[in-house]
Amino acid sequence: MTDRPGIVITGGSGRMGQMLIRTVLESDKARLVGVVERSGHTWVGQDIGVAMGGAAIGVNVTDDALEAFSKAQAVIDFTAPEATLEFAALAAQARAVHVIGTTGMSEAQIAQLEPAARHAAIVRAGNMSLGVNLLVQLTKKVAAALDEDFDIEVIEAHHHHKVDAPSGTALMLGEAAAEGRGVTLSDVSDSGRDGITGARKRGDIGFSAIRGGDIVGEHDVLFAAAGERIVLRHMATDRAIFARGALKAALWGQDKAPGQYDMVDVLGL
Ligand SMILES: NC(=O)C1=CN([C@@H]2O[C@H](COP(=O)(O)OP(=O)(O)OC[C@H]3O[C@@H](n4cnc5c(N)ncnc54)[C@H](O)[C@@H]3O)[C@@H](O)[C@H]2O)C=CC1
Ligand SMILES: O=C(O)C1=N[C@H](C(=O)O)C[C@H](O)C1
Repeated sequence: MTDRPGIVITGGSGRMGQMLIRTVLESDKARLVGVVERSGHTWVGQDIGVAMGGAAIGVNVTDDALEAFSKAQAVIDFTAPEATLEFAALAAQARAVHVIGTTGMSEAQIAQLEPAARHAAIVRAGNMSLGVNLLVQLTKKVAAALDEDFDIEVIEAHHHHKVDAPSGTALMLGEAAAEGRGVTLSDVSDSGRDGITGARKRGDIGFSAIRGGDIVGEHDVLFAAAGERIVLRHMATDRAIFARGALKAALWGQDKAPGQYDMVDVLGL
């Protein structure tokens, strides 16, 4: 029993937070030892089982992240960029593996994770599902095989609550396409087209975002040339795929040296 790693979930009331809590509670490989929410949230102080509409399970939601992390071997964090930076420092202090699913982090914010990664393992990915991480590998291969006669477009669709665009997954796919082509994404990225944009520039990698209803997450990588098109597609219909990947990352990270890792490392792709 006690050799199962203890896991803390941050953002416990969120869409992913609740899915992660269920996933850890159902697992025979990990124990839920804490749930963190932001100060002032109505769930703070409540038993997480009760807050989620069920029976008490003996874990109270707290806003004291360091106290919660000090009892854990891993922290699974799907919250918001500023919160994730704070949690990275605290997880490092507690020497707990920090699994980061949070998207929308700027390059500067990502760079700020480095000091924490000197003290503990960080696994970060814009998408923790097996399917998307396979799609990333396929995108890299297809982009490497085709020349710039094929225009590359990444099209993503998500629920109407999502606050960042392009999605973290779209950026992973764009990076993979750029790597396959041997270019730097920031040099060729074209997102947020509106108005008289001019004709598409050869070699650009375009991004389009759709937001609506309860779409969990859909991603197409389109390779469009004269007379033919290739579309690589992933459709998520259940957030459990992200939670399962995150728990796998937390367990995988237990014997890893401090440093930054991603799901390609975890899944061995
Ligand atoms: N990498 C992946 O596989 C996936 C990543 N995501 C990302 O995860 C993040 C969360 O997504 P959702 O669950 O849909 O959002 P959400 O808005 O439902 O949940 C976010 C939660 O974080 C909490 N939070 C914010 N600041 C906090 C703080 N300082 N301390 C403690 N809790 C705090 C909020 O109160 C909320 O409960 C987003 O960045 C999203 O893009 C979502 C799904 C999959
Ligand atoms: O916010 C979401 O919901 C999702 N976010 C991730 C992203 O930004 O790609 C992963 C998934 O698509 C769901």
